Amino acid sequence: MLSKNPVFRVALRGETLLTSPRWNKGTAFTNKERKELGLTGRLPHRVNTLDEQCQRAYDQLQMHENAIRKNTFLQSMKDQNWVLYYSLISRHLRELVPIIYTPTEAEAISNYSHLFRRSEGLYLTISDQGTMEEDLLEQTKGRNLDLIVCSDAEAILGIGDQGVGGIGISAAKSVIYTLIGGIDPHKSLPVVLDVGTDNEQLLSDSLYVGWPHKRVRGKEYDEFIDKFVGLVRKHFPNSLLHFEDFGVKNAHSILQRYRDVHSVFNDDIQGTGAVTLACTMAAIGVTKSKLSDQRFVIYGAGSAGLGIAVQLRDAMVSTDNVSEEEANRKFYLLDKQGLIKQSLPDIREDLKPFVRPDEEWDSVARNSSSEGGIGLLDVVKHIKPTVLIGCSTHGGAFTKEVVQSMAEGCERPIIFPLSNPSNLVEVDPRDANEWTEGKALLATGSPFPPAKMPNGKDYIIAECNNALIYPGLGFGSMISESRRMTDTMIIAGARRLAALSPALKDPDAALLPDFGDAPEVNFEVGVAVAEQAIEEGVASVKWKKEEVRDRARERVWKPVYGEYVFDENGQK
Ligand SMILES: NC(=O)C1=CN([C@@H]2O[C@H](COP(=O)(O)OP(=O)(O)OC[C@H]3O[C@@H](n4cnc5c(N)ncnc54)[C@H](O)[C@@H]3O)[C@@H](O)[C@H]2O)C=CC1
Ligand SMILES: CC(=O)C(=O)O
Ligand SMILES: [Mg+2]
Repeated sequence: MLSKNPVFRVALRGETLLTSPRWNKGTAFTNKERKELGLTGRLPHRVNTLDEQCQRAYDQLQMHENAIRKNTFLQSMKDQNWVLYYSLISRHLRELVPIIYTPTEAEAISNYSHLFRRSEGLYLTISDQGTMEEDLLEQTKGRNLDLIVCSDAEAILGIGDQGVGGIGISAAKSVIYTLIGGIDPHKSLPVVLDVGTDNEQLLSDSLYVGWPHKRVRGKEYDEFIDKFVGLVRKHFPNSLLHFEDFGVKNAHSILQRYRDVHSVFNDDIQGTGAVTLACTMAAIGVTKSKLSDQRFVIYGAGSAGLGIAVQLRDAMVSTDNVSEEEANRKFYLLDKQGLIKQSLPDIREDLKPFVRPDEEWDSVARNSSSEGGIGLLDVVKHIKPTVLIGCSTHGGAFTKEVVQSMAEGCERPIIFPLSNPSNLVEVDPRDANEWTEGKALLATGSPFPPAKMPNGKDYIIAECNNALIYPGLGFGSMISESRRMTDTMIIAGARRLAALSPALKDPDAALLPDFGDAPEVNFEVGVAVAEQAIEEGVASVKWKKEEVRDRARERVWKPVYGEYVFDENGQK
């Protein structure tokens, strides 16, 4: 009879097998494998199923009373046994993703040097760059990588510069690719680009494990990045290179520099833009309006704010038949100095399309209550936005007055406070719901409990986090072996996600699918992206569009144990 599990020829035995997280099965090694692979005396008698192991691991997890301890426990499980780790989290996705990703991972990263137990991924330090190529090859040892996730850790989630701790975000994002996008973890690599840190607390911490030096900037930084990208292109020409949590200036310029020469993706710009576009499309489905009918206020004009504005603008141009200039005028961006208008000094180049003319604000400036620039409340009162998006890291910025002023100006205000982790959210969605008597259409970046509608029903707060889309964008690009990640591929993914919104069927339902359904949703996103890549000719595979779904299904990595046969020329 044929075995339903895959058969692997492995070149490891005994202790080396048990200490390889990729191959280790712990008590699930069968008696036959134990004999053949030198494990009989190394394991207790009883053979467990994966279900039993998951049950035991889940019980052990529950013994840890707080989220950060659970995070550490899961991290150590990842170091021991990948199948068990991914299988456990897949079975409890909604409960455990917040433990390994936002919000808990932010705490783990900010304490990285103190919680440090074991290295993972690749640490590339600017001061040791002479060995960069050897280090990359040593760490990847003949593996053919599909995915590289890197961060220089200048703007981790909303908690700023975290130096070498940034490996934690690269690793967490890679894990999400596997859990939700079905990417084989053996084919992905998390990387931290340690160029120093401007975080004084880290610099003065004697236990800090990164390079204790001020952040290197300018030409030296650019050359370091260039060298890294060059090596990725040389050794992994077909990989997707994912950039995460870079400071806004570098994020934008790196994306522009490499997007035409390699398949690169900036998650904070493009992933956040895509998920927010999908969420906005779902919300305007409820309000039965068009993108071009909206007035958008975006509070926080960093990587996420810029990415959201560009994505919404581009989608508006392509669907509503408006010019780019006309579409730009629908946006009001604010940053620390208030509304971004002409007379502000040092406006970043990438924000220029969205700068408001001064004269539009002269009367407001004269009567403004806020000092200096034009503040959020003034903007809301003056332009009566229909959509208010927060990506500022300024917790509580959407005050009751702001939210209620917005609700006075439109029937169903669309409010997305997207800053992570949860304590930095611009408004607790339950407050926004209460202050608008259940009228606001809401989504947040980190998970929140449901709000109560005036009729007593729960209103589920959609999680508008790029993790709901980037795994599918990446999967689609990888399976189609795309040479580039194009804007149209990203928009195709966002449209597919929007089409799966529960709010399309029930206006009181969540704007985006539940995170528990993220794997199925991202599979659909991946199919849409690959189809688009084939249609526009950037895919290297020679499939017909109709084949994509079946081919994609074959490529999904699943956490199940295979059957092992020893072969000294086998896999390691
Ligand atoms: N939900 C999601 O999927 C995502 C959420 N985010 C969150 O958005 C926030 C920003 O992330 P990035 O754009 O990557 O960071 P960033 O550092 O590039 O941008 C933050 C921007 O907010 C501005 N800002 C800071 N304080 C402000 C204030 N008081 N008022 C107005 N603007 C202020 C900063 O000057 C900066 O331009 C973070 O909390 C991050 O976790 C980011 C990416 C995805
Ligand atoms: C979700 C994400 O990428 C961020 O908060 O930076
Ligand atoms: Mg990010």
